[in-house]
Amino acid sequence: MALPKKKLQGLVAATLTPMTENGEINFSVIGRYVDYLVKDQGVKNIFVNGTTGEGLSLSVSERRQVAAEWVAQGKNKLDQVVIHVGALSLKESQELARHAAEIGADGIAVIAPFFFKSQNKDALISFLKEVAAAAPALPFYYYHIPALTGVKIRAEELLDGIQDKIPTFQGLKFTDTDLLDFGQCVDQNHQRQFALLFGVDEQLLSALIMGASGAVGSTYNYLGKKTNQMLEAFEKKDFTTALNYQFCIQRFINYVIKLGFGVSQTKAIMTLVSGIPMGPPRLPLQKATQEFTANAEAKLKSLDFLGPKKGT
Ligand SMILES: CC(=O)N[C@H](C=O)[C@@H](O)[C@H](O)[C@H](O)CO
Ligand SMILES: CC(=O)C(=O)O
Repeated sequence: MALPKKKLQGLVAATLTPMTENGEINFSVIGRYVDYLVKDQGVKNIFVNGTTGEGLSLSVSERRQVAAEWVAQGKNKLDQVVIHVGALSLKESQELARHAAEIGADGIAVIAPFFFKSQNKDALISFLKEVAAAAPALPFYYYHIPALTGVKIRAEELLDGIQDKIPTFQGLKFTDTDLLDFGQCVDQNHQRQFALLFGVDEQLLSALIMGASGAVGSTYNYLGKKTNQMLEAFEKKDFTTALNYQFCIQRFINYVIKLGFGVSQTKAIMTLVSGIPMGPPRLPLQKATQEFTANAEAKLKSLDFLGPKKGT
């Protein structure tokens, strides 16, 4: 059985994987990155090797090294480090799950395999169960991201009875705009035993109203502080203030989405805001253009999102 660790809640930053200009992983800045998240953004949980971390573009050996470095650097600083261990190969996914347990991670998450796709809930659960079983002491999260995996099995359907099959199941990371599906996950979770983490940053307030227990996202790397202010206003039931924060965050995200927004652009923005070099993404992604970065910077300034810059 998974240890009944403190439930994962609040903001979880989906970390970027810093790279050097020639495409190798830049382990040397991860310590600084941890400090930046904790001190400048007030974010104490991370989700490593997911979409934002280009986990599926890294080799298994790189994924192990990246995970180990985040756990080591986050020791006594971060609350929880969740490692995404999803892969197309069950064997690789199990190897990564075992490794996450060995290094002392706080949880593992898995996406649905997206080349050969599970045709129904039972098939998908069979796969997830085998991965979870490789790390029987670690909380297990299902990472629902249908737009990228193409696996459209509804989360509320998957959740129904899942703990009978996967005893370590602890929750979901829900990256979809279907608030009916998300709401029905919350509705099923009466005893609040699962962490239901929302993954569409620009719509987080709506998910909080529905009962989200926290959020995992790429923008919490650099908008963590702003988003935490929204969470505080929500906690105090000051919905007008919370909505103002959400609109402000939306203005930025809406602007960059129109320019073309993804992991490459997130790397450029994070480099700009934190002063920590994130480097280029790995192919097939391509580096953000200078024009994008200049426009994003102007927008951040006009929204007053650029705090005092750290020395590089
Ligand atoms: C598809 C994707 O990467 N989604 C991220 C997390 O799941 C989000 O954090 C988005 O990057 C964010 O909501 C901006 O659209
Ligand atoms: C956003 C997110 O959770 C991920 O990068 O996987």
